[in-house]
Amino acid sequence: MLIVADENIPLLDAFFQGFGEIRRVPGRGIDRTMVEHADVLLVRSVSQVNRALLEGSKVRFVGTCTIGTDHLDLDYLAEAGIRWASAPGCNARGVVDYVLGSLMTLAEIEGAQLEQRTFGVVGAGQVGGRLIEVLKGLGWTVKVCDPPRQAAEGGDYVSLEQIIEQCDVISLHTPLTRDGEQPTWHLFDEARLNQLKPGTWLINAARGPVIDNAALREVLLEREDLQAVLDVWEQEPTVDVDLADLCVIATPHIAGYSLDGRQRGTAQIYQALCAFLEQPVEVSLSDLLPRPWLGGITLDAATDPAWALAALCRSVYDPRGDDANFRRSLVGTVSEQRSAFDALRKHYPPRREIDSLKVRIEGQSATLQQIVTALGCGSKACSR
Ligand SMILES: NC(=O)c1ccc[n+]([C@@H]2O[C@H](COP(=O)([O-])OP(=O)(O)OC[C@H]3O[C@@H](n4cnc5c(N)ncnc54)[C@H](O)[C@@H]3O)[C@@H](O)[C@H]2O)c1
Ligand SMILES: O=C(O)[C@H](O)[C@H](O)COP(=O)(O)O
Repeated sequence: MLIVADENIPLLDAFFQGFGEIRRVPGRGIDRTMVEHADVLLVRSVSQVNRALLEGSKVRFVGTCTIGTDHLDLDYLAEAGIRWASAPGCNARGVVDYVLGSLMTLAEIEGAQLEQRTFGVVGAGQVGGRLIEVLKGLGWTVKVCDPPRQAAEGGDYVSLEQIIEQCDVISLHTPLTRDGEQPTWHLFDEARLNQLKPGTWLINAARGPVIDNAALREVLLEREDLQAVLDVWEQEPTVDVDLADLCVIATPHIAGYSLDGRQRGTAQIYQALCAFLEQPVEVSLSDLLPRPWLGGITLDAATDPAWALAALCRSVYDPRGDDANFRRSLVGTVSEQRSAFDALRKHYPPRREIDSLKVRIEGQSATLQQIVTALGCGSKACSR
């Protein structure tokens, strides 16, 4: 069996060498000649998987080691009888850590009290759902907009208009969709961006085109009260440098790049391939993932809770490093900037998730305990 795989998929050998030959290719530059003899194609979000790539090939299974599936032409795959799998939720915790780290940074820059703000989460799936749990666990006010979920299950949801009217912080966690009843392409267009409350913080770690980037640039130019955090960009890996300059935090699509999340994505696709081939699952991520190395933090019960919250979130992920590296990369020609975008991602340093951080509280503090529980610190069992 020939497996053609994006060279940036971690643990390829560990999970897939038992199936046959693995041929590594650059994900963004993948073309027909690279996949025509493959039985299995393993990708990440930078490869467009469609008729143009696969027609005439031997590929029978496509696995994307990512949450997002907007780079797969699912209609074509169904028509061609090619099975596919994604990795739902694999790096959701990493994105939540990114949002929390960004909130701590914004609060410091703006001198804001987070508990006094109203949070709006748009899209309450794997990422949004976990974020909502954390924010509510901290005792903060959260409003949730998810029309597909609301239609399917009912529940306590609000409209996008209510989110825009009522929320001080809006975090986007929808898939990128162009069709259907609730398409998310340019969900935040010029009109909606102009309706944002004064002082709104807008965070996008979903997909770039969920916000009309050109419109956001113009709105940010006119409204200094707004703060934008962008991890994803409409024309990735090309970035609108003027827009990045106007963002308070700008990063190169690394919100979900926790070590755990990336390796979990590979593991989930390995399991899906085993199921497709009706083979037993023999390799386990818990045998491969390194022991959590964040260690432990001891908090005194008298520690200021706001300080403790910021310290815990930042000890796991502080976006200012990625922001600084990204801004340094936005120089030279467009082609150089595109290469730098991919290089920052390819060589991304290992980052662990907050549930591998163990926190001990010396003495009794219900507030500190609430924070530690809401963040999920220490909830991950040591693997080895
Ligand atoms: N920046 C990153 O590194 C990174 C990492 C992981 C995921 N993502 C992106 O985040 C997105 C969300 O991930 P997820 O795992 O939570 O996906 P998910 O499919 O579990 O959840 C998406 C939710 O959005 C809802 N939704 C769909 N259309 C909507 C609309 N018009 N308005 C409001 N809600 C809508 C869906 O009903 C669903 O509940 C992914 O599709 C992926 O594109 C980005
Ligand atoms: O959809 C996802 O899982 C994330 O956006 C993921 O982090 C994308 O990473 P990439 O596939 O571009 O390496």
